[in-house]
Amino acid sequence: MTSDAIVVEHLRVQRGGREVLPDLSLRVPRGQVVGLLGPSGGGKSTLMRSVVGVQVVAGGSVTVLGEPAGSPALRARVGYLTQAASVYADLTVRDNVRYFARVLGVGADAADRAIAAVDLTDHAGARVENLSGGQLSRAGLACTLVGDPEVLVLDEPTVGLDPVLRRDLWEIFRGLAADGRTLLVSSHVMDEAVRCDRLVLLRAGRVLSDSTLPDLLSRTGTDDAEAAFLALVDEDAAHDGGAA
Ligand SMILES: Nc1ncnc2c1ncn2[C@@H]1O[C@H](COP(=O)(O)OP(=O)(O)OP(=O)(O)O)[C@@H](O)[C@H]1O
Repeated sequence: MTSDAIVVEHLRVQRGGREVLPDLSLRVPRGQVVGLLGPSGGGKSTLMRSVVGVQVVAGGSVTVLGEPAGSPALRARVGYLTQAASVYADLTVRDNVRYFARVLGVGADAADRAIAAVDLTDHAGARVENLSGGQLSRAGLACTLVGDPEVLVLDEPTVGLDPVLRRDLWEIFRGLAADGRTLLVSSHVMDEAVRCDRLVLLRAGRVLSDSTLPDLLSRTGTDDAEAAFLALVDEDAAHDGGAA
């Protein structure tokens, strides 16, 4: 069995008549937290959609836990948190998570475990519309966790949250990885790079870098992920200029 949870080979995706992922290859090792970083429009969401099998692809392959992305066998094994709110505002946290539990054919006890995993047990009876931003994020995450997935694909889960709430969520992510899960987490907050085992920097549909943060910093001679990213963008532009 491969040690990679996700294997993307020569993926090509077109959206709106444009090639947004021209030829993308990537491996996500099992049990790691891999950060997908880069500017808006770089293709992070498109790549994640391809990994969970909801994106029409023009070529290449995406394999998750040894199965083609989106295959029925992966339904409960892969959890996906989208940028759009995935919870019903007029239901309680518990009813939302139990709804997802029913969809996946797991019991109410699985819903309670997922709520506990995100530390929302005390708010399980609260209607979602009355939650704070951080609680709302955790409620969405609980829905994603209810099938006890081995792979979690989280699209900008910390967007709009203050630094304390972001840190709390990252502690949950690290705990999920410590339990053996694989997490692919997108963000455009570069300082979240320090929380990840590996970083994939994506720009204009291309992988500019795929390494650990220390390797990235030493390769670029920089002190933080943001400076490293800017150095890579400059290097890339110089390379394009040279090739022209
Ligand atoms: N529904 C769509 N129809 C057509 N083009 C789209 C659609 N969604 C995204 N795109 C285009 O695909 C490219 C990649 O977008 P994508 O959402 O994957 O980037 P992203 O890195 O996730 O950005 P963000 O950080 O803003 O979410 C962009 O050029 C975008 O304009």
